[in-house]
Amino acid sequence: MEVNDTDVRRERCDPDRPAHPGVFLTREAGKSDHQPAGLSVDFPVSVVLPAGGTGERTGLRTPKQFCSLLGRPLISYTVQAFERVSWIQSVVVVVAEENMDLMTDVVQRFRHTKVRAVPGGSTRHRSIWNGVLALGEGEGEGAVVIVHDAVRPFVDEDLLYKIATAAKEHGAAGAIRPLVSTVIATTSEGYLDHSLERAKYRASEMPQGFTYDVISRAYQRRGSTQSFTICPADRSPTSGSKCSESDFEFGTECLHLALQYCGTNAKLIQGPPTLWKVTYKRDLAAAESIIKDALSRSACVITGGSASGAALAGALREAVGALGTELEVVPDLRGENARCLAKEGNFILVSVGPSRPSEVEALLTELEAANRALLHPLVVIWVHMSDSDELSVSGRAAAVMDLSSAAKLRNILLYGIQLHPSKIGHMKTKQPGSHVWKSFYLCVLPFDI
Ligand SMILES: Nc1ccn([C@@H]2O[C@H](COP(=O)(O)OP(=O)(O)OP(=O)(O)O)[C@@H](O)[C@H]2O)c(=O)n1
Ligand SMILES: O=P(O)(O)OC[C@@H](O)[C@@H](O)[C@@H](O)CO
Repeated sequence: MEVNDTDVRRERCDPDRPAHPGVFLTREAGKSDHQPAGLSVDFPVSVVLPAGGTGERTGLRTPKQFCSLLGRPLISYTVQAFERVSWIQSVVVVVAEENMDLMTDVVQRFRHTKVRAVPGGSTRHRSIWNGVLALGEGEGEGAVVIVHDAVRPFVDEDLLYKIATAAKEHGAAGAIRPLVSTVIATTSEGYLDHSLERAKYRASEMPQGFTYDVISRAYQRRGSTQSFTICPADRSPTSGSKCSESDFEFGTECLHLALQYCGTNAKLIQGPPTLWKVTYKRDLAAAESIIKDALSRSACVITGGSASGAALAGALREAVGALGTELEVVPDLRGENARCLAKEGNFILVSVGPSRPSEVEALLTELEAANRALLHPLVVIWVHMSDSDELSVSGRAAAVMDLSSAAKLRNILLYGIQLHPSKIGHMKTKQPGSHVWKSFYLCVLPFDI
């Protein structure tokens, strides 16, 4: 029972207009809300995120890196994945000239702290090279440079750590995944020439890591008499570069450049299945679904200390447990229970007896103060347990409608359910698997929030 959508920008990449980078946020998105994995490195690490493409294969006019997922552009999720890693010092995003303002808007709106944008080139290699040049000797010397496609938002700290430390040791490192389809070679007439033995090959993914020395030499001889110049869209770097025009124009593999021009054999590290790249329109929907799923893996049930609230929470925990969702049950958010405000996850507020919309308003205010609906909408389900349908009395309607407005302003999706206490028992008989967050599969009297 989805009572209403907030007007948080939920539009897809509407071909008729560029994706808006989402609602204004009230807190530093760059501050990590992520429990650090306790990893650290003893060398500087910078990141280059190539984001200068047009995303032609999506068929959309808005480049896929700026398409909105749950009200936020795809690139912001990728930037956040790197910002939350404490041992990464800086992130250079390489975007097309015409998107520099949009990227600046994303950085401001989502308050990314470690990132700066530089102009891209006409090909991916040219963009990456511009990003490496932007690091310069200052950030580069002795550093490891991680290169990661901006349209691969699901990258975790553990893999970044493995790639960075392997690159430091070997000069280059790259993430790989098993091939799903067999690779075949075709004749010029379009017939099968031969197929490759799939077990001997792997898909080259991202992130990749290089010592600054290797990646800068791979793209261009270091110490050349010519000063390094930003690689304009239509020209490869100054003469003396080791990369051929063909490399810059048609190449897709940085690890190859390291081997070809620096004799550096990259260390290959198998990464998780989440490394995939958003390439087609369907990938945007898949990415949003994955983000949504990750956001609904946990919730806090606030029972108000009532016995029926605790009974409901118990039944819910049993039901959603089968969905792999964890519930934490607290009577309120006072004292040490206040820590629930900082934890990832949604909220279920249980009210018993005469309805008190003020309780909901108080929770919305606390969630805003805790900056919870920052980088994605937060779900709050208000379950009003009453043996009367008093909520439908018009006198309540105005208060309830005010709640809806208050929630929208805070990027919170507010759902309301009125539940007759006698229905709690039904929960145990129903097969879990329904979409609990949208409509409890109870016999409930939903009211419109
Ligand atoms: N001139 C380019 C081309 C691509 N990229 C970036 O390289 C990454 C991987 O490239 P790809 O998936 O091919 O992106 P696009 O080139 O935008 O996609 P398409 O080929 O469908 O146009 C993307 O983050 C893309 O923005 C870039 O920085 N500069
Ligand atoms: O080829 P595209 O430009 O679509 O995408 C780039 C990928 O090829 C690249 O990210 C990996 O193969 C690793 O090099």
